[in-house]
Amino acid sequence: MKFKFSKMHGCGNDYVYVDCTQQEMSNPEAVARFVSRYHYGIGSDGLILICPSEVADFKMRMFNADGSEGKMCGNGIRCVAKYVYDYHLTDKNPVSIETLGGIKTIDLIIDNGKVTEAKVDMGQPETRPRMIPMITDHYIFVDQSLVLRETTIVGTDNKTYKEKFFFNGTAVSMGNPHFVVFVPDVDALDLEDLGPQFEHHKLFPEGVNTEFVQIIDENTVKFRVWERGSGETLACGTGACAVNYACMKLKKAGAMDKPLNVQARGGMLKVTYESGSNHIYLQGPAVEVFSGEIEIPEEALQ
Ligand SMILES: N[C@H](CCC[C@H](N)C(=O)O)C(=O)O
Repeated sequence: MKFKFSKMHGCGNDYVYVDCTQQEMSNPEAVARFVSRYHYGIGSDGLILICPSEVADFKMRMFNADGSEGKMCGNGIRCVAKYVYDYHLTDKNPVSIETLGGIKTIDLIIDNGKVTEAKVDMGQPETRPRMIPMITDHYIFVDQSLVLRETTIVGTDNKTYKEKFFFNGTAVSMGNPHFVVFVPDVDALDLEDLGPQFEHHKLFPEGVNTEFVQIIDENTVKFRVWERGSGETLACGTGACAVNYACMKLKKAGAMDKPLNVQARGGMLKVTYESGSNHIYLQGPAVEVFSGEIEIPEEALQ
């Protein structure tokens, strides 16, 4: 299988983008696994297909580096909007894009005929556990403890005690599931160890993306993210929106109708929670790094 692609990123959250408006791609799960590998493929956080849509201008399908399909991608959708405009698949602005997490509208910021930034209406945060999905009796899961491990220890009084290793966090869906945890210092965390314990936690039947957030000041927060299916990435757009929701809900930072600076490892995202509509808006860069053609070996598609 041979196809043309473009390598793009939003704040370092990078995907391989393929125009599927003219022809379908078979086995995108295997293609995602192949292209994502740095040493043997192209190197990316996953694969994004730009497809025709019956209900919007285009449809986005996103696949994580492990081949699993995600429902929404806030950094990816900005790059899709840039792709369809820059490659003249449309001249619409705003452009609408269908995802498994709903139809999103994107305003393009254009400089010298090319899209440099995009602002996405990410819709309303979904907090009903059933819809995230999360298994819990709580009506909403805000600043509640999630136990990662439980061990039994024997005290100096020779009695046994249960010791719980837990983090408090807030669960929310932005079209895909997120868990937001506030910590004093994001750089001190061992994400390779912690991330998978959240991702595969039994309370999240479909896995979860986890954001670890440090408050800088009332308008700025810094975060690291462990993405379901891809591991630590340099940024996550839906994650930045989940962070904004948790910051507002717990009154940690941000204010309605005022952009919150959400600093990811790979760049800055601006997230605004609008009071009138209750929608969250995500603004940030969309960058094309290079384009090319790749042939996927037959054995990689088995
Ligand atoms: N990086 C993406 C989210 C990918 C989510 C994916 N890991 C999943 O939900 O399976 C973003 O910018 O929103």
